[in-house]
Amino acid sequence: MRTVTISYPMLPETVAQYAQPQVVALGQFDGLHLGHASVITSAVALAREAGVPAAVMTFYPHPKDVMGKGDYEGYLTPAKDKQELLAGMGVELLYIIAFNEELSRVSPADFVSVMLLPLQIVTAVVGFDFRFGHKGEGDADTLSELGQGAMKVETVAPFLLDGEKVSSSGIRKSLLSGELDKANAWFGRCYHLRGIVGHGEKRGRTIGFPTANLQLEDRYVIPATGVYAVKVFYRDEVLYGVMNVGVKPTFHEGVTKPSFEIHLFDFASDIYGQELKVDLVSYIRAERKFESIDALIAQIGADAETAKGLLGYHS
Ligand SMILES: Cc1cc2nc3c(=O)[nH]c(=O)nc-3n(C[C@H](O)[C@H](O)[C@H](O)COP(=O)(O)O)c2cc1C
Ligand SMILES: Nc1ncnc2c1ncn2[C@@H]1O[C@H](COP(=O)(O)OP(=O)(O)OP(=O)(O)O)[C@@H](O)[C@H]1O
Repeated sequence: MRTVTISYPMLPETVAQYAQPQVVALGQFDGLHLGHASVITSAVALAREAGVPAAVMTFYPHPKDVMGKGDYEGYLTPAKDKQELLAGMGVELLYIIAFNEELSRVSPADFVSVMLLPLQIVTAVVGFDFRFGHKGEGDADTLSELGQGAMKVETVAPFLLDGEKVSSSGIRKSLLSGELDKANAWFGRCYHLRGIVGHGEKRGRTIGFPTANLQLEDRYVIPATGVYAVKVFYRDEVLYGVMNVGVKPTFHEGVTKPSFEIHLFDFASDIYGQELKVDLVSYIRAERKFESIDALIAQIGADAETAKGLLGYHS
């Protein structure tokens, strides 16, 4: 898959390079959950039928990141994750439109005439509640009218689970409240974080549970603090473990920035500086302050056993 970053207005060179009959799915797509997947797989299927490339057009940074007041809580799928997941869905081209204040003021008509029609999009695929242009004034009907017959518009019906519309905002809420099972069901996979193993306080090894301290690579949505059963991808190995997302109240007061500490089962290699992709499989419990280090150690031992059971892991 090829990734192309485009600013508004699109340059003639970009048009010259990328204009070709193509099917494009449009949207923010943060999270690439089952709702997004239904839009994107429709686009890929239409593209295959027409014998043209399948593309996705999205925006970065997230409009809420640009338009909010600096309180944006992060991404479910930062750029690297989005690229990997879209490539896996059969998407051939990813257009990332640079989102800024200027773009937020572009009208639906200008967006279509400057950013879409020059690319020769034969079909634009959007979800039933897609909005675009200044203040979200445009919807699928507007897109179709502005396409002037040159660009067809396909609208995908809502993807529901248990009667609820699967959405990025719903997933964010679930992750923040510890409802990982619901978030994972809506993703259709496990939520994951990517990071580099850095140095922690080096206390873990002294209490019998050495931990890899994950320094997140990107501005991820931080899930609820607490203990998680995790599946870890390290180079071409799959490892299993238990992760604490937390501020370690047993040892510290007033810390607000959580750390991500993973105790990997039956693993003793030096992995400082290495990249890990960590799948959050199950939420086990909330973090708490222990009265003694022995009580914490006993609890971590119990957490590890719980995680092994949940992951189906045997030494
Ligand atoms: C599975 C697991 C559960 C943990 N639960 C808690 C907890 O509930 N409360 C707490 O204060 N610290 C908890 N910790 C954090 C430990 O305090 C921490 O791993 C230890 O202090 C080592 O930190 P270091 O690697 O930064 O040296 C947990 C750690 C792990 C691996
Ligand atoms: N559950 C769904 N079913 C069908 N289409 C969807 C669904 N969720 C999103 N889409 C479509 O996918 C595209 C991207 O949408 P967007 O990223 O805004 O989705 P969202 O998950 O609803 O986000 P948010 O919760 O932040 O509003 C849009 O075209 C949208 O209509």
